[in-house]
Amino acid sequence: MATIMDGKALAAEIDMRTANRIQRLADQGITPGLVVILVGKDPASQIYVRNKERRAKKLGIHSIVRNLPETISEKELIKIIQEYNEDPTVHAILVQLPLPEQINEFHVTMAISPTKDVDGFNPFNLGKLLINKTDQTPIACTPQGIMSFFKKYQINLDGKKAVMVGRSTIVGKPMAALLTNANATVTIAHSHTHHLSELTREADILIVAIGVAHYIKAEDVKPGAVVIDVGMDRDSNGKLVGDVDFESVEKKASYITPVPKGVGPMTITTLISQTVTMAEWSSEKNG
Ligand SMILES: Nc1nc2c(c(=O)[nH]1)N[C@@H](CN(C=O)c1ccc(C(=O)N[C@@H](CCC(=O)O)C(=O)O)cc1)CN2
Ligand SMILES: [Mg+2]
Repeated sequence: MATIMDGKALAAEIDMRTANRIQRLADQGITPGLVVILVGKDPASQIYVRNKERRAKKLGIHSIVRNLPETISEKELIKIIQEYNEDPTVHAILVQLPLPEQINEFHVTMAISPTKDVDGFNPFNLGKLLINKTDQTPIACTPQGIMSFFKKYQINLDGKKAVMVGRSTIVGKPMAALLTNANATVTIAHSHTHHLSELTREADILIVAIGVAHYIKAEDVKPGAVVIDVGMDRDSNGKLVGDVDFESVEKKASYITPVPKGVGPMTITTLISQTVTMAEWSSEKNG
């Protein structure tokens, strides 16, 4: 049976360290500031944003949630982002995804100042990650949270075969870059990949973010593999499940993340800790 990598417990551990760092900043008169912008009323996004706000406030971060109407134009949204870019009390800006159709996600990520881009989705920060120049570079929170699992459970990536199923900007692409920078041999697979299970069966490290409930079964997994499930799907009973068939894969893998309480809580913890890191960078620059 695999060791279950407990995202809730690891998140709590990291939050404690983050609280100490916030205290140290408070001693210098600095409060980290985070703005989360939510456009529209997508129910799942509302829950994630509420959870981010709750965790940020609990730890003593100055947290602003900006709720904007579904019908807002791209131009208006970008103007609001630019105001926060100029606001010295704000260290981190996040625009919750997905966005309504009239708004181009690329234009929005370009509008966030790279120094305040806590999601790491701005092409400047993504580019730095790609060339492994990550000094003072915010990195996408879900992939970075996954790297924290590898560190906590002492999973060595050097020379390992890693397969990333999914090529999104939020998860797949930055995750592949992080794995490459850690000297893993990385394959990115996606919806056009032929014979996917031939690839996944070779993987020492298998990360799955395709958004199909229970897509990866035991027969798709190498014995002893480390399996990370980024999926957040609903099964036929409406229950939250992952992209991995946990029950069967747990018997074959060496490590596995559950859904819920796996990758999800780590995304928010990483967001909070990266907000604090960005406030630290800003204080180094100004002091
Ligand atoms: N701007 C961004 N938008 C989105 C991101 C992101 O990183 N930046 N990621 C996802 C959503 N997301 C954070 O925004 C997120 C999703 C899920 C969780 C989480 O804790 N999930 C829980 C289960 C929650 C439930 O019951 O529904 C878990 O896995 O235990 C946190 C963050 C898309 N948008
Ligand atoms: Mg999870």
